[in-house]
Amino acid sequence: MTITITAFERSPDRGRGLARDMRVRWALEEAGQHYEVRLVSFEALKQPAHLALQPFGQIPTFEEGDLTLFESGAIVLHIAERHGGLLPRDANGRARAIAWMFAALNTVEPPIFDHSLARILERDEPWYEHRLQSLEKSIRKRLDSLSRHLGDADWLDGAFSAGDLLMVSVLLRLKSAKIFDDYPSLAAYVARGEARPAYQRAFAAQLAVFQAASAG
Ligand SMILES: N[C@@H](CCC(=O)N[C@@H](CSCc1ccc([N+](=O)[O-])cc1)C(=O)NCC(=O)O)C(=O)O
Repeated sequence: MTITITAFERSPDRGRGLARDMRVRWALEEAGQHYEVRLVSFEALKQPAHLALQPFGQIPTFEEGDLTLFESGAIVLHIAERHGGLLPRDANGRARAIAWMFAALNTVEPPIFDHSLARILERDEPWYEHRLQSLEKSIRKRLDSLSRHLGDADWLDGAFSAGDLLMVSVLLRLKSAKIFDDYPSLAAYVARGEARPAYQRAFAAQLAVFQAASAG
């Protein structure tokens, strides 16, 4: 059955692989699944046709036969459950890998995303500097815990899983941030994720969309 996802017609991440269709593309590549992409403009995101797929007017969405999904984490979980390669076979290992998926999106991503949003939207607020310091403290707290858990392992819990895919996707936003200089083991962890052939295929596909839009 054809798999179709939605992505930005012209991504504001300028091909840096930060828009959340990247996680879905990566999971599909890890699972060896071909997929089509429907590119959506910012205006179309808010029209009834897209809102019927994604009630918050965002990308990505995922369509496969009579199934429509939104929320990148849920889509990655669906791909991992429907196709091999992203979750351990043993039940306890699977449950732990799914816990790391939630940890990536619920525990680690929020201060990182809020920090990047604050730098874009809140620069002119009188409390901007204080808020950045507070968010940076929250980020460091999470990175301290994560690097302590990871230690010198390659992945969070045995073999690479959907938990690592989402955690690396979340940490990628810090790649250019100075804070990451203090966490060399996490920088190496992210680099291992980026070195995966499936990641590289997904990244190249998303970048090609931005390059075509920029050339057009
Ligand atoms: N919880 C949802 C969140 C989806 C989401 O945030 N989608 C964003 C794009 S990915 C988030 C994102 C946006 C921009 C960059 N960037 O680097 O410029 C990176 C990531 C979107 O559609 N925004 C349009 C809107 O809300 O109107 C999910 O995980 O699927």
